[in-house]
Amino acid sequence: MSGLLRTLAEHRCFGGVQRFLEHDAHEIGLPMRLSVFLPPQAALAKVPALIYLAGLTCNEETFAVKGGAQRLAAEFGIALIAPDTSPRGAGVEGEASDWDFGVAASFYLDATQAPWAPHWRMESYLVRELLPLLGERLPIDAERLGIFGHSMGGHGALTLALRHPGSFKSVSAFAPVCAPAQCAWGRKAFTGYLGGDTAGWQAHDASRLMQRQQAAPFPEGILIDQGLEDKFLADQLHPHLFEAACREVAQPLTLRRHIGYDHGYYFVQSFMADHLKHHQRILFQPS
Ligand SMILES: N[C@@H](CCC(=O)N[C@@H](CS)C(=O)NCC(=O)O)C(=O)O
Repeated sequence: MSGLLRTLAEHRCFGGVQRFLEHDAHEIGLPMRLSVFLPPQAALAKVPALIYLAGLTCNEETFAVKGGAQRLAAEFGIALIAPDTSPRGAGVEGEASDWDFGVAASFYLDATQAPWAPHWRMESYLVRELLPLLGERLPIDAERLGIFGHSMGGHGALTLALRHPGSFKSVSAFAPVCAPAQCAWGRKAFTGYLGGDTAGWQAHDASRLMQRQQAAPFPEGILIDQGLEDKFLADQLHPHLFEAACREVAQPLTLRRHIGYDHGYYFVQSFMADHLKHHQRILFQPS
């Protein structure tokens, strides 16, 4: 039963609760883990939530331990949901041999190619299974969701927000992979999961997706932070391409480039408060 969320661990945190959960994910065909922070306000009424997608080599624990988001989320009354970064235990040969492909490197899409297609269905899992589950099983208002993420998870946040209009009211990213069809990480992942026909890749490339919009999809703005000492910036991330695509369709974008910051969680936690404020502003505005 995918609806049953089993509690693996629970910790009091800033007056709320940090939980680690597992459930049998129907779309994945395997158990999936996630972390859930519920602010104190969730004891009284349903609260809005942010979905956080982590990057390569991470899991459902990374954001909860290293992101530093709970204090402000408790103040604002926002829940934080961090799913795992891929299926685990599928038994695909070599699934954990590469750090940038396979386990912990799902790129948050549905694979069409063997041997990945049966289990690597992260997009369907997140959008069609997890989001409804949050509203049904947790004190979360599924009509008020935002999405954000880091690196591969920033790619996930931008592409899922653009591919599923209406599912997320707000979006932001830390050092996202902005044009995966044009970088080595993305080419490797897309070739393996989607096959060699690059035409099919474009629908999972945030810069291409943005270019194809008829009007600004997030008129309240998108926030992206990027460290200038990030060792992946030049070859993998390409924020300038997303910036150009946003300009073409008049999508408001705040892209901040920070001197001295690298790719890791010291950078992410340094700007976490600004991301929570960005989402809070949009999620709490009167409809
Ligand atoms: N293993 C890679 C780095 C992988 C990496 O930087 N992963 C990022 C996301 S793309 C991350 O958040 N890692 C976990 C951490 O920093 O705690 C390397 O040796 O260069």
